[in-house]
Amino acid sequence: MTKENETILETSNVKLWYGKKEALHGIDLDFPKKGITALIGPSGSGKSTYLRALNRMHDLEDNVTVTGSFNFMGQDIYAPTMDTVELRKQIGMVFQQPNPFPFSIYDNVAFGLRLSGVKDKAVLDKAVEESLKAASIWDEVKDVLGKSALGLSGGQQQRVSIARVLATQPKLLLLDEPTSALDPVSAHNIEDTLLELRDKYAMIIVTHSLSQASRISDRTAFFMNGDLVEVGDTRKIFINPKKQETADYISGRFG
Ligand SMILES: Nc1ncnc2c1ncn2[C@@H]1O[C@H](COP(=O)(O)OP(=O)(O)OP(=O)(O)O)[C@@H](O)[C@H]1O
Repeated sequence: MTKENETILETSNVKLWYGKKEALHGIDLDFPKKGITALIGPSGSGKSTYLRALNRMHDLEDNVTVTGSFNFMGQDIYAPTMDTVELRKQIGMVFQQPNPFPFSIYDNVAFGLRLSGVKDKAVLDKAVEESLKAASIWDEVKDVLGKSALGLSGGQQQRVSIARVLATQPKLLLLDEPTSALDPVSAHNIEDTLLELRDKYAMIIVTHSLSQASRISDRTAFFMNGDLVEVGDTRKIFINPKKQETADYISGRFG
C-alpha cells in the first residue's frame, strides 16, 4: 500500500509568520484516513495556528505568511487554483464556541448543501436527518427542526455545528477545543459523538485537556514553542514518551 492510500493529509516543513514573527518553525506531520489525532501543548505553542493552516483559515487574516507542503489526498491545499469554499467542505472545522447561524436547526444543517446548489427537498431532508443522527442529536431535535438553533443549549448547539459540518460530507474534521466552552456533561456528549465518528472520518482535535486527549485520541502530537516535539500512538505518548519535554508536560511539570 502506498503512503497516499493510508494517509489523508501529509504536511511537511510548515512554517507560518504573523507579520515578522515566526509562529511555526517547520512542522512535519501526517494524518491517517481514519481516527482522531490530538494536538496538545502549552498555551502559545502553535496548535491552533497549525490547525487553522490546514483549511486555509489564515487566508482571512492580514499579514500571515504560510510556507511548506500540504498534500491533501493528492491535492495541494495552497495551490493558487484551489477553491477554498470547496476545500472547507472537504476539511470542515468546528470551533471552540458553538456557532450556529441565526436560522432554524434544519436550515443550519442544510446550509452547506444549499450553498452547493442542492434544492431537492427529499435530498436535503435525508442529509439533515443523517447528519443530525451522526452528530448524536437527532432524537433531541427531530420534532423542533423548524425552531431557531439559537434556542438550544450550548452543548446541543455544538452538536448542531458538528452536524452542519458533516452535511457537506467532509473527509477531515478539524476541531479547535470543541468542548472547552461547554459544561462537563455536554463535553462528555461531544466526546461520545467524536468516538462514534472516529471509524468514518479523520479528525484532528486541539485540546487543553490531557485527559480528553487520552480518552478519545488514537494519536497525539505534542507541540512546544512552534515546534512539533513528538507524535505517536496516544498510549505511548502518555505512558512512555521519547522526549523529556513531552514527559514533563504530560506529568504536569509545566504548561
Ligand atoms: N493573530 C495573531 N497575530 C499574531 N500572533 C498570533 C496570532 N495568533 C496567534 N499568535 C501567536 O502565535 C503563537 C502560537 O499561538 P497559537 O494560538 O497557535 O497557540 P496555541 O498552542 O493554540 O495556544 P492556546 O492553547 O493558548 O490556544 C503564540 O505566540 C501567539 O501569541
